[in-house]
Amino acid sequence: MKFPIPCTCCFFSSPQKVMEKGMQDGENQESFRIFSSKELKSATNGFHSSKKLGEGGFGSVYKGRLRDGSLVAIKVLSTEIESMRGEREFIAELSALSVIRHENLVRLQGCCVDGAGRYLVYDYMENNSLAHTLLGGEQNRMRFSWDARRHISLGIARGLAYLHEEVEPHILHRDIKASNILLDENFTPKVGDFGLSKLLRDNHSHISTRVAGTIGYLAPEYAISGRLTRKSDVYSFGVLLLEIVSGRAVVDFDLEHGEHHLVQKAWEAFKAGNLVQLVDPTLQMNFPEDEAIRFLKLGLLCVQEMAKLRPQMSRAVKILSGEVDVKDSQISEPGLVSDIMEIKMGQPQSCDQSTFSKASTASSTQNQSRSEDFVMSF
Ligand SMILES: Nc1ncnc2c1ncn2[C@@H]1O[C@H](COP(=O)(O)OP(=O)(O)OP(=O)(O)O)[C@@H](O)[C@H]1O
Repeated sequence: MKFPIPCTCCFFSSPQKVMEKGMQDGENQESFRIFSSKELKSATNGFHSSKKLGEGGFGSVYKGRLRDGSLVAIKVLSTEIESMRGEREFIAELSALSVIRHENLVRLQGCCVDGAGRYLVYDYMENNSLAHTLLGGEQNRMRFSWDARRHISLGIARGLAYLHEEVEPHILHRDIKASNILLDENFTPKVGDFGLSKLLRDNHSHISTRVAGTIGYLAPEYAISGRLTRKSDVYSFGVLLLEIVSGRAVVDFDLEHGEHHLVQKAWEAFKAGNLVQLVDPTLQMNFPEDEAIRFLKLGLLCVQEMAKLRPQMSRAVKILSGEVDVKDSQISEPGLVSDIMEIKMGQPQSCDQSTFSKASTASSTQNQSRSEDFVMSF
């Protein structure tokens, strides 16, 4: 594996400002392309099944080769998405999203509108997603060294810190999970699907059945009240970090009873003063113990029940890079929503709070959450 030194990113002052500027001097039109459906069809052999990379909640993804020879991933949005924008609005919003560029974000190259059809064109990522290569089945799994895990964790944290703290107005991802972390040819992580949840789900309830499918990543205050803050993304990042260090999925029913839930397991190991037992055994002790424990403590810091106690992403970057340490006394009990198997769309208030592991403290979390930054900007 080859790891480039993560370079500094192109920081733009604000999507709107950049867009306005781009509109004036033609820059943005150059970087954001409107593709013809003919070009996308020819890039994918008519969206042939052999070109299909996978399927997600928004539709299917195909691998394509453009006329200039470059590879792209084309997301064919499901026509069932109710909140789909009209053509002009769709293009305008995606064009604004496309100026948000960072070494650790998947680049949106452009889009295509063809009648009711909507397509998104992204840079192609050679090494699929973390869900596939780190947590996937035997035939897809790759061996990740400690250096690779450090590189990936830091990259994801930097990408999120950029969305949360550098882009103005800031952007919440809303759906951080292993399948949304793609890996390029150098195993540099790229956060995918940012901005999409808001763009395509505005008219939906705050919790769709799709999000409920990845319940292990959901911050409790989001699951209960639907109130989103940057700290809900921080919670999901904490879960992801625990997965990266341990090499196991947040919920794994193949494991023995009592071992299913990674966050619970990490909390118990922390209380027993034995966090190191959580590190992926496939590393065969080839990792710096202090650093691995610091990463796991950061994971726990991020999944704390009290959202305001979770660190900002820029602080998470500092902890990961060793600039700042984590004291045991800073870590309080995690919030767990792993027992919820179903949250019904459009009925957030009626969901049975007794199903939450921390139900007794749920309302205090909600109240506390109200003082947080509920802003969604995209
Ligand atoms: N830019 C890309 N390069 C290479 N493969 C990609 C790219 N984007 C997506 N994929 C592949 O397509 C699959 C489906 O992606 P998609 O983003 O639609 O869904 P998901 O992230 O798996 O699920 P969800 O929609 O619930 O977030 C991914 O798991 C990945 O294997």
